[in-house]
Amino acid sequence: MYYFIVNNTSGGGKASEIWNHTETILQNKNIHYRVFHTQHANHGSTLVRDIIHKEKARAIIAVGGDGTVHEVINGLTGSSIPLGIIPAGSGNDFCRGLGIPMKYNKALDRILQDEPKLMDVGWINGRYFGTVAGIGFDGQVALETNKSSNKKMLNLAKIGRVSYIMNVLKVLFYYQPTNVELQVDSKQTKHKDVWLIAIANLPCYAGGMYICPDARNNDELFDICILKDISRWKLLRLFPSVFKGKHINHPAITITKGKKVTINSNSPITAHSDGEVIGQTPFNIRLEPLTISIL
Ligand SMILES: Nc1ncnc2c1ncn2[C@@H]1O[C@H](COP(=O)(O)OP(=O)(O)OP(=O)(O)O)[C@@H](O)[C@H]1O
Repeated sequence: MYYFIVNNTSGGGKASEIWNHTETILQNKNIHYRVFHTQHANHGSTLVRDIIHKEKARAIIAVGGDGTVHEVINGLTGSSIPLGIIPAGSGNDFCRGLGIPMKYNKALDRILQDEPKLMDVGWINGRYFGTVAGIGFDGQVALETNKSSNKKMLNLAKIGRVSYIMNVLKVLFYYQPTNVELQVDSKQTKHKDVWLIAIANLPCYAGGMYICPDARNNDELFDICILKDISRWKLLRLFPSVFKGKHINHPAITITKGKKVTINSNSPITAHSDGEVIGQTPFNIRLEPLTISIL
């Protein structure tokens, strides 16, 4: 039996339509499935834990965006049941980073081929993540984006990325870089005027920003991007290059790799993981190698 977790609110509501089309294909192919619709934030994790506890699932499939996949992963970690994804959000960076087709019928075909592969996941302050944890500037952008009332409207107009970029510009105007103490594995360093630290398991976030273009989901390492010591105006000019991952050669960027990261700052800074806001410094982050089986 395949279990589907559908977040009808993902992609400004388009997930519901995508689910209807997917369900038609499942019925035409005579595939046994059950569906659960999330009723509120974090419900996805609870539903998955219940399924694992009571049922013998062949796979659990998230139908939604990165926030929905994030919740499903947090319910699924520790189990060997494979995860499938039907992209139906506004960002869909899990699918972009894993090479899962963006069209629901092709994504379903891939799930039904039944060829799971193991992937690494990250852990930050008690929560698992699959794409990127962003600390500092982009944690603040996630905070603004999640509370902005224009997101749903722009999603419906199929220009959800605009909402994110508008918030990048807003935060760029007021954000104050901070001093940060960083430990990567056994190496401790201090950094002044840090804008952001991104800890990446997959190369992109925020709807196709390739913050760590060389990150791989099964290399048992995080790629870590540190952006510091740059003026607001230079950062504004650098920003467009992140969509192609071309920012990495800029002198304000340092890229390193590691499995275990701790971050402390002189004033509290916010983080997101998979686009979901998770709190403020200090952060303890570690890689859980080859933990989730992905279809
Ligand atoms: N029934 C519900 N009502 C309101 N919010 C919900 C419900 N079910 C889940 N959520 C929340 O919806 C949020 C957004 O979901 P999701 O990330 O899947 O969509 P998205 O933001 O459109 O896509 P993306 O993250 O890829 O940009 C998640 O934080 C999740 O906790």
